[in-house]
Amino acid sequence: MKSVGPTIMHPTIASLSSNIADLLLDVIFLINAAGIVVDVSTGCRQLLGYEPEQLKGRYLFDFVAEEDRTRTREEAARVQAGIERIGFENRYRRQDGSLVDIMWSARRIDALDLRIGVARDITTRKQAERRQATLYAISEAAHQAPDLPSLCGRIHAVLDELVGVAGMAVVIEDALGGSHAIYRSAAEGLWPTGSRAVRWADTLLPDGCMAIELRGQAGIVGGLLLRTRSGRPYPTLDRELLQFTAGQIGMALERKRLQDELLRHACHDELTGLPNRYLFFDRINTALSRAQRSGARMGLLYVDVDDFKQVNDRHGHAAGDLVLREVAARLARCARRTDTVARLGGDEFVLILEDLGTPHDAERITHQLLAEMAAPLLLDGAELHIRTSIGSALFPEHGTQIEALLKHADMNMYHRKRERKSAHAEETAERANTVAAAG
Ligand SMILES: Nc1nc2c(ncn2[C@@H]2O[C@H](COP(=O)(O)OP(=O)(O)OP(=O)(O)O)[C@@H](O)[C@H]2O)c(=O)[nH]1
Repeated sequence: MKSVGPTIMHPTIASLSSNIADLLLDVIFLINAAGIVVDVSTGCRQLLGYEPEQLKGRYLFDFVAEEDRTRTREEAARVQAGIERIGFENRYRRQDGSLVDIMWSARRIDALDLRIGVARDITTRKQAERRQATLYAISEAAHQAPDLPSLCGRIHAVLDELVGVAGMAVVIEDALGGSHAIYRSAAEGLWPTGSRAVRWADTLLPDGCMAIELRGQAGIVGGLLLRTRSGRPYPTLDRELLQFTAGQIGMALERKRLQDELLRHACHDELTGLPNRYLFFDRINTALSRAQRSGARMGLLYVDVDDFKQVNDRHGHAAGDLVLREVAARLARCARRTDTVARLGGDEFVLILEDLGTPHDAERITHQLLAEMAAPLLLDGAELHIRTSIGSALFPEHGTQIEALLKHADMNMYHRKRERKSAHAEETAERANTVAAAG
């Protein structure tokens, strides 16, 4: 057979491999058994920000993100042992300090005792996945956190996982234009105690810190102040990610703040700020269960202002309110941090005293309270003397259930009040007799 024309020599892919390697969006690495880069295609400029010459002769592990190093070493050992792998994902630190997400296909070339790895930049996809996961984690946290500070703690953990947050402060603005930190963790230099300056600008912060304004539906909620783990500023992608999540954080904080306020109103007495009847029963339930479990002694004091009606009648309701607030403050001052002081209603207060050492402790505290109450109160420049009657009950001596303890303390208070009043009446009558006799 005759030939139709000159024979054309088609190139093979192998013969063009160096051209192809440099055109690929993926980057090809040749790594020896010790983990040193033997060669790399020019796409490494785009991927890691380094020239091939800067990478050759270096340990590739040195560029792996700290948190991913252990599993990357394990993966490399598997490939070195001859197990081919497609789809291993890890992160590398670029020359500018930012992180790049990479997906690898890798195998060992036995004849050369080298590993060949093809690296694909999957940062965009991973970033979208992270956004999604972060939004989910924040909404989970908002759902589960019992109050505002614990929500902030959970948000700190989520952001730390996302971009590395060593220190964090959350500052909330109030209606009067002031602001205060509701959360601070390793936050030295981020937010000075008592600061009122509300300017969410990085320029006010030390190096390697970031300020983000938090917005809710009603406008600015406050600010988030972060300190990086690396000590360097956050790279652009991380800053974008944080700005993106700030919207959801602002909304979550706004909602939780509202919930906290509603709960506080529902559980506290508006006049004195003390726990109300509802919260008192909740607390005594818990305290009683604790005492039953541990066998500790618990005391209950029932406090009632004597002739309080007369204060209202003689000095007006506002003066009566002032007296109730003062009684509440004095009771709270005498109580330990672990005790509960509550207002049951009107001029009736109760104290739950946990972990009493001896049965006499309740009486000792009663005398302290009576002494505190005996100090005159200034009302429109004049001294007003208020008297209180206090009854007590002990767990387990006077009852093991709430109703029995309350009843005992109430009866005890009532007897003491009656005794005091009749002693006072006798005293007054005696004085009147003495005056009459002298006349
Ligand atoms: N100012 C003020 N008065 C209140 C408040 N709640 C209840 N009171 C009044 O508190 C008074 C309670 O009086 P009582 O406890 O019945 O009687 P008392 O005068 O203290 O007499 P004794 O308890 O027997 O010593 C009533 O006059 C109520 O109207 C309040 O929030 N503010």
